[in-house]
Amino acid sequence: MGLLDIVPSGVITGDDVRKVYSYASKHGFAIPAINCTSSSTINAALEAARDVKSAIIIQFSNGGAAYYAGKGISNKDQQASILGAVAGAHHVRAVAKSYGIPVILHSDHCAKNLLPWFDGMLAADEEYFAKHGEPLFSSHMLDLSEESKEENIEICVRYLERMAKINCHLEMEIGITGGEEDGVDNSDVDNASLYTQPQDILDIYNAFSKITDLFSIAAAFGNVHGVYAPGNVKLHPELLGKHQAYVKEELKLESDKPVWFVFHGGSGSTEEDIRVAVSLGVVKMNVDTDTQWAYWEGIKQFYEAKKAYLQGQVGNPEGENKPNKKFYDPRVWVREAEKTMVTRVQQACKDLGNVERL
Ligand SMILES: O=C(CO)COP(=O)(O)O
Ligand SMILES: O=C[C@H](O)COP(=O)(O)O
Ligand SMILES: [Zn+2]
Ligand SMILES: [Zn+2]
Repeated sequence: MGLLDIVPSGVITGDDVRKVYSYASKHGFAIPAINCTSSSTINAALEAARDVKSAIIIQFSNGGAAYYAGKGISNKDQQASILGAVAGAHHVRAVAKSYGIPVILHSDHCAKNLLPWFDGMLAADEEYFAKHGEPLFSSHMLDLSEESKEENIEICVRYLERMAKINCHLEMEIGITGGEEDGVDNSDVDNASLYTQPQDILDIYNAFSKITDLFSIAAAFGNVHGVYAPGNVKLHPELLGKHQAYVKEELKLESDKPVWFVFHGGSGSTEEDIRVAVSLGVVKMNVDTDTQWAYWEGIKQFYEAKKAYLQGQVGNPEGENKPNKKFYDPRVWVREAEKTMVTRVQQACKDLGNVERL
C-alpha cells in the first residue's frame, strides 16, 4: 500500500493532508517543502518528486509570492504577495495532476506585520471553498515566534478556528529560526530561543487540539535559514523526542509521536540530523537555499560550457555567421537550471526517505 492508495494525485487538502502526514509519521519518512518563486521552479519540484515516485510540498514565502506576481507590481498592503500566492496556487493546481503525485500547497513564514498577506490568502481559500468544497491552499504557516508564547497561541487559535471550517491545515512556529527570513536578520538572537521547550509544545497542543488535529509545529531545535560555514549550526533534533514523550505522558496518549513537526532550514543539514529528526516525528522539511544554489549552478555550468556560443546573437567557434539562438533561448538555459534543481530536490527526498512511496 502506498500514498496513491489513500489519497488522489494533484493538490490535496483537509482529510487527505491528515492521511498523508499520518502515513509519513507512521512509516518514518518526511516530505520536502520546496520554496518556489516561479512556474519554472514549481515544475522542477514536481518533476523531481514524480521521478522518485513520491509526494511533494510546494510553498511560497511572502517575498517569493510577490516575485511570482511580478516585481513590477507594488506590494502596498501586501497586494503583490496575495496576488502572487493565488496565481502560484492556480498554476500548481492546473498542472499537479499531470505529474501523478499528491501535492501539498502551502505558504511559508508569516510574521505579525505580514498578517494582511495571510488574510488575503485565507479569503481566497474561503472563496475557493464556497465553489469547490475545499480551500485553495492545503495549508498555511503563521510565524508569531517573535511574540510572547501567549500571544502566539492566541492569534493562531483565532485563525485556526476559521481555517478548521474550510479544512485548511495550520503550521505554526515556536522558538526562533536563526539566520534570515523575509529580510529579518535573526542571526544574533539569544541561544535559548533557538531551542523550544517541551512545555511550549504541550501548551500549543492543548490549545489547538480542542479545535482540530490539522496543525503542525515548527519547533526550533537550533534551525537556521541559509547555509553557513560548516560547524556554524548546532542542531539538536533529539529535543523533538523529548517533546513527543512529554505530550504523550501528560495527556496519556497512545501514540509515541502525537505531534507533526516541521524542520525549518533544511539546507546544509547533515543526513544524520535529518534522519534523527524524521525518526522523532518530522513530517515536513523546508528547503530553499540549497535549491536556489542548485538552480543557479545549472546556469553557471551551462554558461561555462557554452561561453563561446553566448557572446552575441551571431558568431561562434563554428563560424562568424553562425546563429546562437539555440543557446540563448531561455528554454535552453533555464531548463539547465531546472535539471540541477531536480537533482537537489531528489537528494532531499532521499535524505527524508521520501522515495518509492506512491
Ligand atoms: O526553512 C526554510 C523556509 O521556511 C528553508 O530554509 P533553508 O533556506 O535553510 O533551506
Ligand atoms: O524564510 C525562509 C525562506 O527561505 C524564505 O526566504 P525568502 O523570504 O528569501 O523568500
Ligand atoms: Zn520564524
Ligand atoms: Zn523557515
